[in-house]
Amino acid sequence: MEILHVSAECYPVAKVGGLGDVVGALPKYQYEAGSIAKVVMPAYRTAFRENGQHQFELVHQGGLWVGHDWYHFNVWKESANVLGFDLYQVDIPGLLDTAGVYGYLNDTERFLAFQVAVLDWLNEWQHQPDVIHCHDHHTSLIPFLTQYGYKYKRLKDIPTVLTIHNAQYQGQFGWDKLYLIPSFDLWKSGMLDWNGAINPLAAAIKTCWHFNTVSPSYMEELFHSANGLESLLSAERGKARGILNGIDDKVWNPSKDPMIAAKYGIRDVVKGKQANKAALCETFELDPELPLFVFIGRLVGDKGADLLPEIIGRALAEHPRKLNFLVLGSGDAHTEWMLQQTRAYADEHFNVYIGYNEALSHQLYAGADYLLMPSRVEPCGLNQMYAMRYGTIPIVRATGGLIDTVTDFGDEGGTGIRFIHASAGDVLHAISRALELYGTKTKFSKVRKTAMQRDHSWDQAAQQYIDLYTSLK
Ligand SMILES: Nc1ncnc2c1ncn2[C@@H]1O[C@H](COP(=O)(O)OP(=O)(O)O[C@H]2O[C@H](CO)[C@@H](O)[C@H](O)[C@H]2O)[C@@H](O)[C@H]1O
Repeated sequence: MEILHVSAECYPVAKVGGLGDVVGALPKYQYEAGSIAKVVMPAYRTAFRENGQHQFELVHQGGLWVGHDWYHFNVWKESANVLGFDLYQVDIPGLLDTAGVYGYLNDTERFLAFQVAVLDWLNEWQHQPDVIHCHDHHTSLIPFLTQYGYKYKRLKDIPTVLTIHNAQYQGQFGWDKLYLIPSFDLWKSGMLDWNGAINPLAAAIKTCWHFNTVSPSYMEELFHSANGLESLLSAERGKARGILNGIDDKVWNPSKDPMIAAKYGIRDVVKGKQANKAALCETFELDPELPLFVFIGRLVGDKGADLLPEIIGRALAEHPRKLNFLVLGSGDAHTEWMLQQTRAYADEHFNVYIGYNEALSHQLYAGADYLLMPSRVEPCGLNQMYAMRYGTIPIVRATGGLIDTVTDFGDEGGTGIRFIHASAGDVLHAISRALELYGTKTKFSKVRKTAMQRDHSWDQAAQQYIDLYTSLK
């Protein structure tokens, strides 16, 4: 079976969040399971492309219109298969040759052009893939265009699958930009529309052959709360399912991780984590004798990051000299500023690193005792699974994929701490429970070891995707 994944991110080529992790791992496991998995993504100017360590061969050249502007494009293939699957990159000078992934004023044009280039290239393949697997709204016009685009009739019979990594982001733009989309059967314009705008995510939900979310609980949640798409999702539920993400245990493995200060496994977890905590606390001027609580992620409302300054301030007041906090993330400017202000008065017990730092995230998973996830929305969440693998106990709000992956230590076999509301009060209560647990060494050690033993590998999910593709044939 040949699968073409189309995505805006793919680790380690370009990663902003969990989408990159998934698209960097799933194809690798599909390849290992005997399928031909390919990824096509934009050729941003990230280190992977620019550091001179990878060879690329030109496989296709073309040109496309974005409105009234003509762009030349190239499709490059990474020659050595270093990622464990075939990687293709679409280079469109003037649009996709950016240092970053998102956040440009012309993101609508950039990702539209990317999708058109992918389809033009695919249109010329002599054979066809068995499935086109689109990820999130940046690639969501593909199912519509293969169905109704005049130019892409040849691709009409290829099954399209959409994975919704986060339905909060839908990529809407106004009908005044209709002229950017390649010609299609105008009777089908309604397929693009949601609430008076062109909504790529909604268009894909309507026109793809099948879609899935990244956890079963999030799928259920979306029928009631999907940033405006609830009724559409309910109407289309017949072609929906939830498939829980896995984690790439080749990248996320504390006994082999080159990015952490001391490697360890379940047998020497106490010693290993102590060494990692000591290194981290030295760098961030924290007390290594105290339990360390960390947060890693985008500093946005969906992740509950705006609650952190209050949580940290109140926890340090309620439990003086009893705990440390360390935050790694970037995002909302006000939250960044508030965290820096909090640092000013709690400098011995709290530190913050504003920015994106892949190696540091590994060091936090390895050196922390607890990981905080007060998410308002969490379609799957990978952090809690990485944390468990590294023996860090997750403290999570019971929502979306966090429900499917973390059970409370109060229940038999529990691996974490769960709370109900995304409020500072609930998190503070969870922190008090965490401190109590930390004080009972045998119980703490049991929960930690149970968490480390949880199997979150991709094998099962990779098979579920293959079953899904097969059912579409
Ligand atoms: N400042 C920083 N420095 C270094 N690393 C950082 C970082 N900020 C975040 N990361 C890393 O980015 C990833 C974030 O994963 P999440 O699952 O939280 O993803 P996100 O919400 O982006 O993705 C969406 O897609 C994923 C995948 O399907 C879903 O799990 C999730 O619920 C959904 O919202 C983790 O690998 C984390 O370590």
